[in-house]
Amino acid sequence: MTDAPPSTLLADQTAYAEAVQLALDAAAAYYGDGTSALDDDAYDRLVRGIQAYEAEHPGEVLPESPTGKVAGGAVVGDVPHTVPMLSLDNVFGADQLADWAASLERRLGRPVSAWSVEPKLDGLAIAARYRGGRLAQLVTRGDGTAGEDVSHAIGTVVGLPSRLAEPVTVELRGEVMMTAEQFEQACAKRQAHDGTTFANPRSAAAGTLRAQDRPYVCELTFFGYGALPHPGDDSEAAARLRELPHSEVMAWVAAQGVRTPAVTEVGGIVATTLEQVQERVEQIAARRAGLPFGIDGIVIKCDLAADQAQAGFGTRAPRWAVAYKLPATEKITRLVGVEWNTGRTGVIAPRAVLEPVELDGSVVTYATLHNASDIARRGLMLGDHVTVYKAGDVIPRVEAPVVHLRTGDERPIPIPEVCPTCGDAIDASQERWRCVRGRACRIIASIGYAAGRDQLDIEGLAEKRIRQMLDAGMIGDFADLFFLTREQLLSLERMGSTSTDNLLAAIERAKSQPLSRVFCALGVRGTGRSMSRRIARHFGSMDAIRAADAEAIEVVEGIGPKKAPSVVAELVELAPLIDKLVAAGVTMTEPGWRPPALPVTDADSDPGSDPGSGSDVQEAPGAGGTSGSPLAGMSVVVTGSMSGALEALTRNEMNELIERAGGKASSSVSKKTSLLVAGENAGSKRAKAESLGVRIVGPEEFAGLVGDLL
Ligand SMILES: NC(=O)c1ccc[n+]([C@@H]2O[C@H](COP(=O)([O-])OP(=O)(O)OC[C@H]3O[C@@H](n4cnc5c(N)ncnc54)[C@H](O)[C@@H]3O)[C@@H](O)[C@H]2O)c1
Ligand SMILES: [Zn+2]
Repeated sequence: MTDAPPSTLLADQTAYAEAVQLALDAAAAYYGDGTSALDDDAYDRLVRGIQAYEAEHPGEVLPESPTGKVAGGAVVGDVPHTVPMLSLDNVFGADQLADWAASLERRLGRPVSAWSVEPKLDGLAIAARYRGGRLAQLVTRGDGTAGEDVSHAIGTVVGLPSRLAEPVTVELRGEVMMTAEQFEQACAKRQAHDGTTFANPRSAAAGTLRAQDRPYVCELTFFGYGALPHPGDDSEAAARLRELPHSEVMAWVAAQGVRTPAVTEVGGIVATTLEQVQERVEQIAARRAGLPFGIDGIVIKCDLAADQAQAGFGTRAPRWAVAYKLPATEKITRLVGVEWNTGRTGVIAPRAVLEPVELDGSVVTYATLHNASDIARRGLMLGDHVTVYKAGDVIPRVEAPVVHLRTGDERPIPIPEVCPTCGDAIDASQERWRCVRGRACRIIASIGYAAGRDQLDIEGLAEKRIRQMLDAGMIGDFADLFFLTREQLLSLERMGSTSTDNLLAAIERAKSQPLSRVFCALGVRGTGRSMSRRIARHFGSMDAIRAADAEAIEVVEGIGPKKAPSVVAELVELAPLIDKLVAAGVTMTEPGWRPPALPVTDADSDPGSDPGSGSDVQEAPGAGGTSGSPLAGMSVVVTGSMSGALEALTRNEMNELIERAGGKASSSVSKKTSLLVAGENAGSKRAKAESLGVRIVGPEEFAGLVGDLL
């Protein structure tokens, strides 16, 4: 995890004043009805810019500036808080967490022996006041000193029972939010009501909590994270709550029938060392994408009441707790187009084309939209600002339009009337649309894929041609291409003798493509270009691949026990096709391959894997020497546009080159990266490589390195 993220640069006093106003407006909308024009990342960048400006120009600080306040710009209510409801300070990585803990321990004069580690729920803070065990009042955080009464929401919040197990008087604090399911329901209700939806679960929760005159009711969920007796309460129960460690307070809250994160897979734990804290942080971060609700970090607190009491509070946040922020998983960007594609089973699905936006470490240009009814359900329009979600390996998806940002220029999304792949009819009887040809539809696409530049590279085989051949019954799969006769081709409409001869020559050339490309052409699920190269290099021949069982295939890096059985099963299904390719004389071996003589140790491979299995990259040791493998043992990443001798190479061809040179091609920069080839317009990968001290070369220098192999 990284250092504090970037901030908006404010050049002068005017820019500063404008930024303050923009932040105030955004926060008022954010804490109010949830209709901020900024996503959290943009807002945070703005506030950091304001902070930086103020640090340099202390004389110009505006009194209304949001910095140093609990929720600058939020609606302040008229219900005073018994104890201020503060915000949390942030850390952005293990080092900053260690610094924070060290300074806290210095303040306490002793080590902290117990840390509580909880998810940071991404909703709105709320105080739920119980009197004699009955839920009496709900109050928002407001500016931390006073909040708004939102008791009208009582009865709509799951997890906040109207009665506790014990007849106690206590204020429970926690987060009100919408689960994914509640968000779906809320969107459906609003859609039915006015044809629009909420932008995301958080803003839906904010708007819902304060809404009083909506004709429809949406459900919310509460997750508790604290319990306070009234300051004046000197009962035994109150005294006990003040003395219990935080973790035990939370157990008590749960025992009262109130929902806490304990019922989720990211429930609070107590850690005794910072290593354990960090371990839990990573666990929670890894589980984030699969959670049915949003989190934006992890909260780390002193567990012991004595530590908390001694550390006390600053004006904006407690000193005994900190938020370990996770990268934003949602951004606002624009929907510029929608593409429709037919999948291998004939399912027709739309895909959103977005104005590129950086999200959770990568630039997102496309996002899934699931199906046509999803578009209708969300009321999406072309040109809309949309919220886009992505976390971890999850495929980015469009969540919803941001309706309050509409300008009136948005247009309806064109919905296809025929299959976008084959032009035949669409079966729209179910939510998931299908081409009436079903799997057969994809034959065109899969033959096109097999003939593609990175696979068999058969030039001159346009989709229209494939369709003609299929319709004429000349081919049923791509292996049949190798048996086409000149007469057959000439019989096709608009097929002259020159193009026929060119096509036949291209097909003939395809027979000598290496195994890696032939295997890739098969289109086995989960085996794209680089995986196909790894498989080909591991086994060396199609016979060896076909003879392998799941156990033998799973050792290929990146396949693993989950994917292996389906690869084996698909290869069995493909047997007739492969036999035909063999009969046609297509190459079934990987040039230069030699059987693994010695198990090669590779820093990137799983140390636990069977040493006899030779799962590693074959580096052709011995003969051939280093001149044949100038990149032996190196993990290489390519970014930016290539130039000079490399200009014409696709990214796939660059990766092939790297691997021919004995290296391992990778798509992301990490500590394990040995070399970054950075061309023009290299962006974040270059920056990351610089910060990690990874060696960086330009395209020319790289071409020199691999010289003979080009
Ligand atoms: N998009 C916008 O326009 C906009 C405007 C204002 C603020 N914001 C966002 O809000 C953030 C600042 O907001 P903030 O001060 O409200 O809160 P915060 O997100 O910085 O953290 C404090 C809050 O975390 C919550 N929390 C969740 N789990 C908790 C737990 N286990 N223990 C204790 N507290 C827990 C509490 O509600 C607490 O008030 C900014 O980082 C920004 O991203 C966005
Ligand atoms: Zn079709």
